Amino acid sequence: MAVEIFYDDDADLSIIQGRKVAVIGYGSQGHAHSLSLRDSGVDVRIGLPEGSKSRAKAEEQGLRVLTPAEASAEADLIMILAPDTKQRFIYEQDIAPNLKDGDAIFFGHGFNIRYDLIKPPANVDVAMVAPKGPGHLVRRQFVDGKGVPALIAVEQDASGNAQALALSYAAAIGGARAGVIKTTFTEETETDLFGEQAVLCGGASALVQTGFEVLTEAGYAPEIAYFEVLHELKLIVDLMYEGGIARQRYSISDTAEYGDLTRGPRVISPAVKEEMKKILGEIQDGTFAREWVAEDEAGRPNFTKLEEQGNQHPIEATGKKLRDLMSWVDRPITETA
Ligand SMILES: NC(=O)C1=CN([C@@H]2O[C@H](COP(=O)(O)OP(=O)(O)OC[C@H]3O[C@@H](n4cnc5c(N)ncnc54)[C@H](OP(=O)(O)O)[C@@H]3O)[C@@H](O)[C@H]2O)C=CC1
Ligand SMILES: CC[C@](O)(C(C)=O)C(=O)O
Ligand SMILES: [Mg+2]
Ligand SMILES: [Mg+2]
Repeated sequence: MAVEIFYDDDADLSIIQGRKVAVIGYGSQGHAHSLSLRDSGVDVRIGLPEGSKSRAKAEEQGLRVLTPAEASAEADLIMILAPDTKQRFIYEQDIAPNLKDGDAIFFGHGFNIRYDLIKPPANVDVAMVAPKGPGHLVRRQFVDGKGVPALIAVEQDASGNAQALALSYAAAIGGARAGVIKTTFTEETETDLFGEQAVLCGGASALVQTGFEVLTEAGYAPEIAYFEVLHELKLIVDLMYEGGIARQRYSISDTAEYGDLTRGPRVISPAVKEEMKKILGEIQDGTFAREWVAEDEAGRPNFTKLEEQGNQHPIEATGKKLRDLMSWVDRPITETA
């Protein structure tokens, strides 16, 4: 089925400019949405618990910070940008008691609606604006006059105007400069989880670490291995981003292209594709969501152990040393762009 893609000309910015928006959370996505909404002329306040370490960052940017309950009570559109595993508690304690007829609840990812962790009442709009990129780059691209593509979805259209509202919000954070695609909560959640697990984060990180291990275990210098499998990956992916895999293949040598064509399918073998299908199945049938919610409830023992193991991987020390010598590479992530 053909998708619908919207651009700035299709969006009416005045719709979101006429709303009182509360952004709950001020992390990667929260800071990007809040600052760009404000820069687009939207009345925005931030909801964070007393004692949250994000409070100072938001206040430094001149944003008004209230508790999540106060922000929800004041606003008529509440965008929930707290961690997925915490959202149901924030919803129950702070948002639900403050919902009024005609309010809108927005999400940056469909996890809690798709897996029935949050069940909003019938008298509010329920919609999603999900940028297809990390929050710090969502903000950086907005500041640079560009935008990160975004998905919008409407789960519940109490007002009859929820799609136009979501599109207006997406335009205010720069999404409609690049393209806004209409989807469903289910499609966004399942594709987003699959992408981050199998390709963008899980797949890419494991590919890089394994390539580094194979080279260094064979006696090659870690610095050469780092440049080969991590640093240069960005340059290769930049070509894909600009012109697809065909552009990348045009720019590399024919020796590289022959290796790409004949060896790539041996690395990403049919067994890897089968494993990807299994991962997708666990997302679709809710296995992954149940596992992640239980892991969080248990205090994240496995998450913490694996994160630490990743931080200790030898590629990290090698990379730090080399990036420190390239001033333009380790661009600090700031709270503004
Ligand atoms: N990271 C990304 O780029 C993307 C994220 N998303 C989605 O956006 C949402 C937010 O993710 P992300 O930006 O990564 O989150 P982060 O972990 O970066 O930030 C979470 C924010 O929520 C705050 N927070 C924690 N607990 C509460 C609470 N009880 N009440 C209010 N605020 C709270 C945190 O404050 P404190 O400093 O106190 O911990 C922090 O400011 C998720 O749904 C995610 O799936 C979607 C697309 C991309
Ligand atoms: C790729 C990871 C992501 O889905 C994102 C930045 O889009 C996330 O959840 O952070
Ligand atoms: Mg994503
Ligand atoms: Mg995600």
